[in-house]
Amino acid sequence: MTQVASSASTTPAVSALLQVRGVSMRFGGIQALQEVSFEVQARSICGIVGPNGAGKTTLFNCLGSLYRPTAGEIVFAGVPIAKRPAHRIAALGLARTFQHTALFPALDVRDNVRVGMHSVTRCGFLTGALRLRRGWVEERRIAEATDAVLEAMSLTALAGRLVGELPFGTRKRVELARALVSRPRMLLLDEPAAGLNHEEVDQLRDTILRIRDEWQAAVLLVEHHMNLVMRTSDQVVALNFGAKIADGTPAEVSANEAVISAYLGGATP
Ligand SMILES: Nc1ncnc2c1ncn2[C@@H]1O[C@H](COP(=O)(O)OP(=O)(O)OP(=O)(O)O)[C@@H](O)[C@H]1O
Repeated sequence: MTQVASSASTTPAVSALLQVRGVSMRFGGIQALQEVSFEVQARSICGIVGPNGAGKTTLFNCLGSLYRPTAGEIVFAGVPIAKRPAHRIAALGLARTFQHTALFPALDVRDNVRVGMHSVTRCGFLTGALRLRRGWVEERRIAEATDAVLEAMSLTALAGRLVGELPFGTRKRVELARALVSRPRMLLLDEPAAGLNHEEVDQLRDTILRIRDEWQAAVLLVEHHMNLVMRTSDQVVALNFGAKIADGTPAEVSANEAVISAYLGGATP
């Protein structure tokens, strides 16, 4: 199995942003994940790949706190998160998108993006309603953050448009903007290329690279679009039958015999 190179012995050890340690998940008689371990560094892009049924979505849902692993631990920014509710994980700086967009079609683009600030805002309803100074300052902070992310995602001109009227590819961009507006330290993307055309996939690649380089966030993407994963990721983790079979650079993982065999259908559990 190919491993990501470890840092030189003279370099002080810096904990990875995300540490997945021996995570297993069982559904009745099905072992969907078997002791999966890997790490993702801050400001890096990690792709999770594997054939159908490999356990990618199950892993994603464990990271996003939709599932509680039957064994193992997930540590984000030094904090064990496997047993935390989703909103407390978002507050730590771990944001996610959904395979099928979960936007509000009857709200405009700006309001959909503003919703993404709820995990990091400090003012309650009363502060806003009474127009207290703290509420006003907070409102301005939200407006500035929203404007910045709309600009970065080339959505400023569409800010007032109802989301339900927009084409699918643009709605996906709105969803990314909503996940980014709170400036997360890591963004989990569930099949972001699903349903996009060739040109939109290229735009998505640029956006993911900018999320790392300009927004200084790590990205973990579960994706069937192998070309996108291999051209975008710093690190690729491959799963098959719920177990990790490779972990390394895109070049290392695409040359890995277990990975080639899994995609050709020759691997056994
Ligand atoms: N809620 C569930 N209940 C029972 N079995 C499940 C459940 N979710 C996933 N599984 C099983 O766990 C295994 C892993 O499925 P998972 O959806 O995580 O794989 P995947 O790699 O995302 O597949 P795909 O690429 O087809 O989406 C499969 O055998 C699947 O049938």
